Amino acid sequence: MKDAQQARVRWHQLSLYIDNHLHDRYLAPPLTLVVAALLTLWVPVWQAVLWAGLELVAIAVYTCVYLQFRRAAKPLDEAVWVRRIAWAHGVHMAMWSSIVVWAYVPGNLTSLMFVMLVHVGLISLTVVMSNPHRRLLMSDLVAPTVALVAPPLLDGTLFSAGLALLGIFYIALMLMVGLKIHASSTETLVLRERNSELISELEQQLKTDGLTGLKNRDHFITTARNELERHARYQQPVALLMVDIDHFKQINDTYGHLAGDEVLKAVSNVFVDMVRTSDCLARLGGEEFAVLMPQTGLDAAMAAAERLRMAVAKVRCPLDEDVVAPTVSVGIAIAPDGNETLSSLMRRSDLAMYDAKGRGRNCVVVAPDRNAKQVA
Ligand SMILES: Nc1nc2c(ncn2[C@@H]2O[C@H](COP(=O)(O)OP(=O)(O)OP(=O)(O)O)[C@@H](O)[C@H]2O)c(=O)[nH]1
Repeated sequence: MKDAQQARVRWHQLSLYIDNHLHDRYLAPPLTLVVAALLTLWVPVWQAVLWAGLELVAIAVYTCVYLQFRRAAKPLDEAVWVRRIAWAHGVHMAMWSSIVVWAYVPGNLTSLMFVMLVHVGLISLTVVMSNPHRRLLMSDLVAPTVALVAPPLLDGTLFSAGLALLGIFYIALMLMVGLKIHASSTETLVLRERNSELISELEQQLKTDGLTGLKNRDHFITTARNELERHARYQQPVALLMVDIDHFKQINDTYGHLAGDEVLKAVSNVFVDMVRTSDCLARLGGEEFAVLMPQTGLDAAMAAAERLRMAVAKVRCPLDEDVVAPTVSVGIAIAPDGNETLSSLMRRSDLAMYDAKGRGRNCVVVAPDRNAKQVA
């Protein structure tokens, strides 16, 4: 498993632990009051009140820690949070385990049963609620385990030794159950992580041209439409460059399709280097590329197209025994206020590109502006 994925899974486990235990804030206070009332059977009222008071403070403290964790959205400092949570919840577990000290009267069966019942319940709740995070499950179990096993051992009778043994079996069983649930929840979380990674990979692939790694036609159309709408709203100019490799069929026919692919990749790399990241560069198909340049007027578009053309002209592709020097023809169309449909802008820049082919290739031609074309 990759480190980042592992970290995300551990953070999810911590979040699940917190989600489970946040229910404590509703369950634990009334339970504390009931147990404190029962404690008065063995201790003076002030001691029961003191125990309840301390426990209510412990509940308030760990609830605050949990709520703070909820606000810490990033899986940074995971170890710090595990420590913090272990301390905050550990105090609460220690308080419940201290019931032994308050309520256990050696030789008194009712008191023994009370102490054991409290801790059997505590251990099963811990296993159910703490298992999403294995380290916290382990640390949560320590205090109640000692408290479940210690009182019968303190008695020193055979009956109590049997009870202690039963307690140890019970804890071992619960621990196994807890670890099994932990393992299956970890598997689920790993699968969930892998799923979301695959979905984002798939989304990326859907936008990308497999051969060149540039954006594909579909992505270009969607992005370019949005850009045009945005520029029409702010009345800003947009330029579209249509770029086509010259005599590409000849390269394919002479050196083969795979060699042609190498030329396509080499030319694409030049585009990637030359085009600004704010521009939308895509391979529309075959040997045709498009660059949509936001907030770009005619002069800047012509300069960019010329730079692109010259950079491609410098490319040398060693194929078989030969060296191929590809060139491109570029057509430019400008929507001065962004107010033009994408299909009209593409058609105009396409015509300009074909015009460049007609003028001998390896050159840049600007499409007449839309109004001039309508008049003609
Ligand atoms: N190697 C390779 N060739 C492709 C790919 N897609 C399209 N082609 C080829 O690109 C060639 C395009 O040829 P044409 O449209 O005649 O254009 P051209 O030879 O570049 O001629 P001009 O555009 O007029 O300069 C065809 O032979 C297609 O088979 C591809 O992904 N890889």
